[in-house]
Formats: sequence, C-alpha cells, structure tokens
Amino acid sequence: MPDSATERIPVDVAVGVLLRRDAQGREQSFLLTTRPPGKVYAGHWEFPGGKIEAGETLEQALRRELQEELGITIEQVHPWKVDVMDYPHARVRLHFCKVYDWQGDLQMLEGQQFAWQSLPVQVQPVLPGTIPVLRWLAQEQGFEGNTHVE
Ligand SMILES: Nc1nc2c([nH]c(=O)n2[C@@H]2O[C@H](COP(=O)(O)OP(=O)(O)OP(=O)(O)O)[C@@H](O)[C@H]2O)c(=O)[nH]1
Repeated sequence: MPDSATERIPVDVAVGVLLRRDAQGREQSFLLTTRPPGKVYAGHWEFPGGKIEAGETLEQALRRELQEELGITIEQVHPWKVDVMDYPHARVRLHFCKVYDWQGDLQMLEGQQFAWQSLPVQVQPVLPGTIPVLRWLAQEQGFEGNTHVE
C-alpha cells in the first residue's frame, strides 16, 4: 500500500473529559491540560488522554493514561462522543469519555499545566481537536457565544 494511504489509517485515542458538578448535579467545570514539552502541539490545551494500545479497551486505555499523566484512578467511564481529526502528522479517532469520579489528587506527571475551565474557555491556544468538544458542551449547557478565546 502506498505510504500516503497507510498514514491516514486513524489512530484510536482515549480522551477524558473530567467534570466537576455542583450540588444539583449540573456540570460546572472541566479539566484541560497542556500538551507536554517535546510532543506535537506542545503547550496547546487539550483534554487528557492518549493512544489506545494493542489489546486494550477504551476504558483500560483511559484508566492507564490518566494514571500515567495525572496520577489519579478514575471510576466510571461514560463514553460520550467520537470524532475523527485529520492533522498533518496523523489522522486520529478521538473517543471522548466523561468522568465524574476519581481517587487521588491531580499531579502533573508529564510536566503539563492544568486548568479547571468553564465556557468560555480562557486558556489558549486550544488544540484544534478540543474545539468540537467545547461546542458539544455548549450545546448541552445551552451556552451561546464563543466557546474559547482565540
Ligand atoms: N490527549 C488528547 N489528544 C488529542 C486531543 N485532541 C486531539 O486532536 N488529540 C490528538 O490525539 C493524539 C493523541 O496522542 P498523544 O500524543 O496525546 O498520545 P500518547 O500520550 O499515547 O502519545 P505518545 O505515546 O505517542 O507520546 C495526538 O495526535 C493529539 O494531537 C485531546 O483532547 N486530548
């Protein structure tokens, strides 16, 4: 197969949308982290996660990634949305999962920064793959206007 064709086979990525809820159970803020130094799009804000490895389920991959990156043990995983993004460096299929509960304090084990955000997101720049997620959250919350600062 030509290289151009093999390059475009999507890589599956498990992504966690960690949410804090208010006393009424409404989703209040979500966790964004920066891509660590040395990675593609270093410094861009995204939802934590990473590639699903051979033999792993989505849930196993997310649990492993969030343990490695944030030092937390997540509880229930709620698969939410799937989106394919085409980057110059890769084509990725992003499996976004909501997570409401976890054990342990957040630690930035890969030198990332973190921010609890609500709409409109104030940190920048956000990763292109993050923007559709902000729109879905806006739809669910009935939020109108720009989802992030450009
Ligand atoms: N973690 C994460 N990755 C995302 C998001 N949106 C998005 O387009 N991506 C893309 O999905 C891919 C995830 O790969 P990664 O580099 O974070 O995964 P990883 O930790 O397993 O990487 P590595 O083991 O290759 O270093 C990247 O190409 C990244 O640009 C997002 O919200 N979170």
